[in-house]
Amino acid sequence: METKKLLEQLPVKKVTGTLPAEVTDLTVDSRAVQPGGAFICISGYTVDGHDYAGRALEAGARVIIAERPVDIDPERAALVLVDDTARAEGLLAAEFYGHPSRAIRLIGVTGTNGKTSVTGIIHGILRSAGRKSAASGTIGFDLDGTLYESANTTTDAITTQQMIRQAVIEGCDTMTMEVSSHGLVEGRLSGTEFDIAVFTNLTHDHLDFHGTMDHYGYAKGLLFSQLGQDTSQKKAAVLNIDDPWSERYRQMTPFPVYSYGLAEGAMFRASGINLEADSTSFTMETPEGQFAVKMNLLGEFNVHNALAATAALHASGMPIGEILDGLAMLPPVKGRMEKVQADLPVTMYIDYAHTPDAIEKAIDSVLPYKKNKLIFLIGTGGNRDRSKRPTMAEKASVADYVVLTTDDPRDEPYDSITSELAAGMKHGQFACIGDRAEAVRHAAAVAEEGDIIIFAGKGHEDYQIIGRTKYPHSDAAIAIEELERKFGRKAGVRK
Ligand SMILES: CC(=O)N[C@H]1[C@@H](OP(=O)(O)OP(=O)(O)OC[C@H]2O[C@@H](n3ccc(=O)[nH]c3=O)[C@H](O)[C@@H]2O)O[C@H](CO)[C@@H](O)[C@@H]1O[C@H](C)C(=O)N[C@@H](C)C(=O)N[C@H](CCC(=O)O)C(=O)O
Ligand SMILES: Nc1ncnc2c1ncn2[C@@H]1O[C@H](COP(=O)(O)OP(=O)(O)OP(=O)(O)O)[C@@H](O)[C@H]1O
Repeated sequence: METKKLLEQLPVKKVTGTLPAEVTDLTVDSRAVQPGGAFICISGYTVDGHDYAGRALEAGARVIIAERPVDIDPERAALVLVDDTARAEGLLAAEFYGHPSRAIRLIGVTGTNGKTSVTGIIHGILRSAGRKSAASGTIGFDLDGTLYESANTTTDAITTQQMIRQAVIEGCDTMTMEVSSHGLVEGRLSGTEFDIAVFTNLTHDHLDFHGTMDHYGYAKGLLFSQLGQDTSQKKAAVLNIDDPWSERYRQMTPFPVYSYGLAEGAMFRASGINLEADSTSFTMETPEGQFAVKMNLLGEFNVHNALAATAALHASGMPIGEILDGLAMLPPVKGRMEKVQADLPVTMYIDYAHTPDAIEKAIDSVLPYKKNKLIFLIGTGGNRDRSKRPTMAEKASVADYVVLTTDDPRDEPYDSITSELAAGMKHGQFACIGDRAEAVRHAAAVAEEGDIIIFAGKGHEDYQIIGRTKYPHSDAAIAIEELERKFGRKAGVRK
């Protein structure tokens, strides 16, 4: 692409050396530089990209974009100085890839819990209606049914633009994207134009990064201000009426608000919720009338997620009848209150709860039909927000028996994680077992006929990160093996 046109996106402070007429590629990683490409220096949390400018030059970069002078030969590459390279990355990537977000309906989903679920529900309903759809987030990049791995929930700006462009090329009319607060604050979405912004909820998480709930809430709000002010465009905000932060987000955008929730006045409102072990049913009030809904998604929190997805799809022009037909057929979202399909006398669910609110919601979803003991296993990640640990255990205390363990311990000792969790326990019926495989085995071993076990924290993930290494791990497989041994019969796994 023409270098001059590319750089018109930025307030450039200074250029040293001669700019090439064209740049062939754009990257923030010196190890991925293509000959004739541009390298953007990002100062990260672990290293500073400015220190890699020399390597980028050796690899063939002809333009270096930086916040401060770096030691490169001006005969070999031009140095372009800007104020903020992280912001520049998004703007340059959008231009380089031809502003793909203008060519597709882009739905952004933000909030502490429910992003993956709402994204998956929207994507699943669109696909079941025969529409081409893409989705990105914690589970990866799903390009109309083909899944690609990705490093972050919200990927870096260049990858984001590449994914949206691929979705456009594939002929998708909609892409739904999980938008993390980290992604918003780090500028991974600058240059990305959303049509519909969805908010799920805001509760305690990531305070190691954001410091206070106010900063965290403000970060999520960036998605709504990023809808812009051009009201000639058809855009919308989808807000959870049951969460007080929605009122602030309403004030951040001039676009129409589609509200949803359980409270009176919601445009999409659920009532008469009935939670069962395999399904959930409720009545949905909508602008097109009342509908009886029965879905395979479990728990009251998934009623909220289904309302959010319905409101977003309706805002995009889809008739409600068609949305609800798709919702009725959807399988559970992977690893979100997903029932383990095994013929055993213990009911088991795999869930991704790793925040206090999600733990409370996961437990609430089984209480209406719990007859015997509820065993709840939770872990938490090492080297991440420690302040939430005692509150997580406090919420877990509603269960009859709790197993405290680790998710991805990373470099943190097992004991430090489990003892900080244990500090919040409200009763003595619990065990601390840092090794997750052993903890899962223990939860299964203490279960009796008719009990329910929720294995929380790993969800869809099929690995555990211990130190810097990823080890294969499956809560379901370990638990089934232990229960088969205990009850002396094969599980007859149904899927
Ligand atoms: C703390 C944080 O946000 N880190 C993100 C950040 O990494 P970093 O700052 O450590 O990057 P770095 O390694 O210091 O590198 C700095 C620069 O030098 C460059 N470099 C580095 C080495 C080299 O040889 N050459 C080179 O050019 C790198 O390409 C980079 O441009 O930038 C990377 C690229 O965008 C992200 O992948 C990375 O996310 C890490 C993996 C992470 O764990 N992030 C979490 C906190 C996060 O963002 N989570 C949210 C989800 C939250 C939720 O659950 O809701 C997410 O969106 O994933
Ligand atoms: N609307 C909701 N309200 C509260 N809890 C929820 C909601 N939706 C899901 N959860 C709980 O949070 C867990 C994670 O759900 P999900 O992956 O959809 O959220 P997320 O926002 O994508 O989380 P993460 O960013 O950590 O991936 C679920 O397993 C469930 O326990």
